[in-house]
Order: sequence, then structure tokens, then C-alpha cells
Amino acid sequence: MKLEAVDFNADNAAELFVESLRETGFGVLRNHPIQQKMVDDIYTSWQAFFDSEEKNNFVYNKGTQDGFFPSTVSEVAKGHKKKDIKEYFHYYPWGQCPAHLKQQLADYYAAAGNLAETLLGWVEQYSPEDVSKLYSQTLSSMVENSEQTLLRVLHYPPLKGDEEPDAIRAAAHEDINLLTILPAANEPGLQVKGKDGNWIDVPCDFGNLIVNIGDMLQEASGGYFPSTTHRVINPQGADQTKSRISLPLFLHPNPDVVLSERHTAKSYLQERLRELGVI
Ligand SMILES: O=C(O)CCC(=O)C(=O)O
Ligand SMILES: [Fe+2]
Repeated sequence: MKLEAVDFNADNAAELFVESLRETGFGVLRNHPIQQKMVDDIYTSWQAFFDSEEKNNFVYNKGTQDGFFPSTVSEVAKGHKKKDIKEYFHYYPWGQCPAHLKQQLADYYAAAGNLAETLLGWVEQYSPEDVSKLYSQTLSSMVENSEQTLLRVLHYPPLKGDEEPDAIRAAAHEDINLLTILPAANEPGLQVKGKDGNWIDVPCDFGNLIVNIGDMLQEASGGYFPSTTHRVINPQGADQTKSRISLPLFLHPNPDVVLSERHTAKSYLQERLRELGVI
């Protein structure tokens, strides 16, 4: 399996990109409209947030899931026992956020959300007819004005050596949502599982944008678009002393959107969050 970056501005970008999503569950874009400076500035200011005690004033609300998730409550991936070695912050436009960091995230959220709607349009355009007839409405309209779309700022702290033996930064999992948009992180570690079961490094070149299918799009497309398993492995050697910051935007449909005969977006999300043990 190969994961090659698609030039966002190429004539056949949409086709190549959707082909990659279909084949691997992942697509990598270069020359895309998200400014790298915006991403870098967020990495810098949020590293400072995670390094400060201030974060403890923003502990997440259980009911609404916004705010800071300390490493002590961090997710246990479906089917795993050990907690991931990470802490993170869930930003929603309506949710809690330190005042001095809010504008920066709001700007990024809007820019990445816009791009995501374009990419959903591409997916729609290149869905074969027997797949698109399964969509209860257009994919881009599923997320239009959605208040559920989630921006997660993730901090994987340096390893101290006292981690539990099997714990890793992010254990193998699939994303719950429709589509995830992820700028290349400041350190490597993200891997995707190929059809043959081997783990493949996701190209993390500076400025790349990584997009992957989540379970909701797999559900809505009757399995045509695969929600591919991925993980973040621990650094080795000198890199163990480095933090890693990443910034996935999880596109979530409006709660009443019908995904399939079995599920609305709301019923699907509730089921998955219960399995994760965060509600
Ligand atoms: O940190 C990363 O690169 C990926 C994070 C991820 O897969 C997730 O939070 O769902
Ligand atoms: Fe993920």
C-alpha cells in the first residue's frame, strides 16, 4: 500500500484523493489552503498551555465533552486495556476555552471546516451511484452548521520511562466521525494499518494535511469507504524526551442526520462514547 501526497491544485486532485481514501481510508494533501503558520502558532501556544497548571481550570464537562481531558482520564481505545499516553483539549465554538487561545482556534476551526466541506463534496462527486443512493442527504449538508464538529488539541508528553509496558501514545483505533482532517504533527509516530495487516508510516512532511475516513462515513457508505485503523507509536531513543502535538478536526454531522437504517449520528456517537468510557 502506498500513501502519496496529492497536490490539492492538480486538475485531477479530487479523483486521486477519493481513490486514495477508497483504497486506504487515508488521503494526504499538499499545496492545500490551510496556512502552516496558523498550525505552528497553535502548536506553540498549546504546548505552553499543556505545560501550565492553568489547564486544570478547564477540566472537561462530562455531559458536553468540551474542555481539558487529563492523562488520568485519557481514552482507552476500543478493545484495549491500557490508557493512551496523552492529554488533550476538546474545542467547540460554544465550549470552554482559555480566552487568550480562543481566537486562534476559532480561525483554524473555520478554515479547516471549510476545506472539509470541499473534501466531502469531492467524496460525494466520486461516490459510485449505488453508494451515493445510500446517503440520506448530501455529505456536505450533513455537517453544515454542525455544532458537533470537534477540534482536538492533543499533547503526547515526553516519555518518562515509568509508563506501563503496553501503553502507547494512541492505541490502534478507528475514528468515530465522518472525516478527520489532521495537519502533519510536529513529530512522527502516526501509522496506518494496511490491508495486509502491516503498519505503514503516514508521511508527516511539514505542511502535509492528512485526511481519513471515520466510522460514520463507513456506515453511511455501506462500507464502500473504509474507516482504517491507525495509531501513534512511542518515540525511541533521544526522541523520547520530545513532546508531540497534533490537531485533528473531527467532522461530525448534525445529531439528527440519518447515517443508515440502524443509526442516526446521535445514536452512533452515544454508543461509541460509552464504549470508550468517557461518558
Ligand atoms: O496524533 C495523531 O497524529 C493522531 C490522533 C488520532 O488518531 C486521534 O486522536 O484520533
Ligand atoms: Fe484517530
